[in-house]
Amino acid sequence: MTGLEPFGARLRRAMDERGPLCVGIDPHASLLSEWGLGDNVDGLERFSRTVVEAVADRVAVLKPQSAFFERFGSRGLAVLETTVREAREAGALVVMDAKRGDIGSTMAAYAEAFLHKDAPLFSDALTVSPYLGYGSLSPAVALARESGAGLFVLALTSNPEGGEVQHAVRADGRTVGATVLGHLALENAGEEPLGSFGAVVGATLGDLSSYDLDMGGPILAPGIGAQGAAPGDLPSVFGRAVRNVVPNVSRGVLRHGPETVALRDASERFADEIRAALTSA
Ligand SMILES: O=C(O)c1cc(=O)[nH]c(=O)n1[C@@H]1O[C@H](COP(=O)(O)O)[C@@H](O)[C@H]1O
Repeated sequence: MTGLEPFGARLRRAMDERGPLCVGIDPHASLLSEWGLGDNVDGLERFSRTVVEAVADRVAVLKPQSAFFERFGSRGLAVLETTVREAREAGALVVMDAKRGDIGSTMAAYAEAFLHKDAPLFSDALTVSPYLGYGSLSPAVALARESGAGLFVLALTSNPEGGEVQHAVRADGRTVGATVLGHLALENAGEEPLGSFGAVVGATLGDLSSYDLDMGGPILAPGIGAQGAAPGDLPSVFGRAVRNVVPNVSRGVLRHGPETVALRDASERFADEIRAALTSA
C-alpha cells in the first residue's frame, strides 16, 4: 500500500501554515437544540456541514467526536463519513475522536476501520486508549505507519477522574502516564520534523513539570473553553513542548453557532489567543 506523507510531517506543515488550533465537531443534543436543529439525523447533518463550511479551510485540524454520530446508528455514521471527506477536501486534517482500545487482534480491526486508506472512515489520525497495555496498540501503530496516518494516545486526560489510573505509580517508580509518554518517544525517535504518534494531555492539568512531554510527537490538548482552561495556560502547562501542542476547542467555538460567520469569528478569536500565548512563551 502506498501511504500518504507521514502524518507528523503533514501536521507540522498545517500548524505552521494555519496555526495549531483543532476545532472539535461535537454535536451534543443541547447544541443541536440551541442551534434550532432537531435532535435527529437531519440536525446532525446540518450541524456538521456548517462547522466544516465555517472553519475547515482555515484550521489545521478538525476533530469529529464519533459518539455523537454513532448515537444515530448507520445514518449517523454516513454523516460522519461525509463530514470527514468534506473536511479533508477543504484542507483540514481530520483526527477521528473514537478513543478505541482493545486486545491486539481486535485492535487490528479498529485500525482497519479508521486508518486503512480505503476505509470509508479513513482519517488522518485516530484517538486511542493504551489502558489495555500500550503493546495492544501495535496493530494500529503498524497500519498508521503504512498509511501515513497518526495516533493520539491517551496519556494524561483532561477529566479529573483520569488521575487514579494515569498518575498511579508502577513497581519501577514511574507513573502510568509517564510510561505511555515513554512508549511514544520510542515510536517517534528519529522522525523529523515531528513524529506521527501523539499524546493526549489535558490543558486543564496545571503543573506537569514532573512529566517529560517532549516526546517527539504532537500533543492534543483538550480542555480549553468549556472545561475551564484558557489559551494563556498553554505555556505554563506544556513548557518546552508547547511548540508541538494542538489545542482543541469544541463547545467553546460551537456554542456560537448556527451562523457560519459567528462560528468562524469564534474560532479566529481562539486562534489569535493561542498565537499570542505561544509568541509570549
Ligand atoms: O481525546 C480527546 O479529544 C479528549 C481527551 C481528553 O482528555 N479530554 C477531552 O475532553 N477530550 C475530548 O475533547 C473534546 C472536548 O470538548 P469541549 O470540552 O467541548 O471543548 C471532547 O470531544 C472530548 O471527548
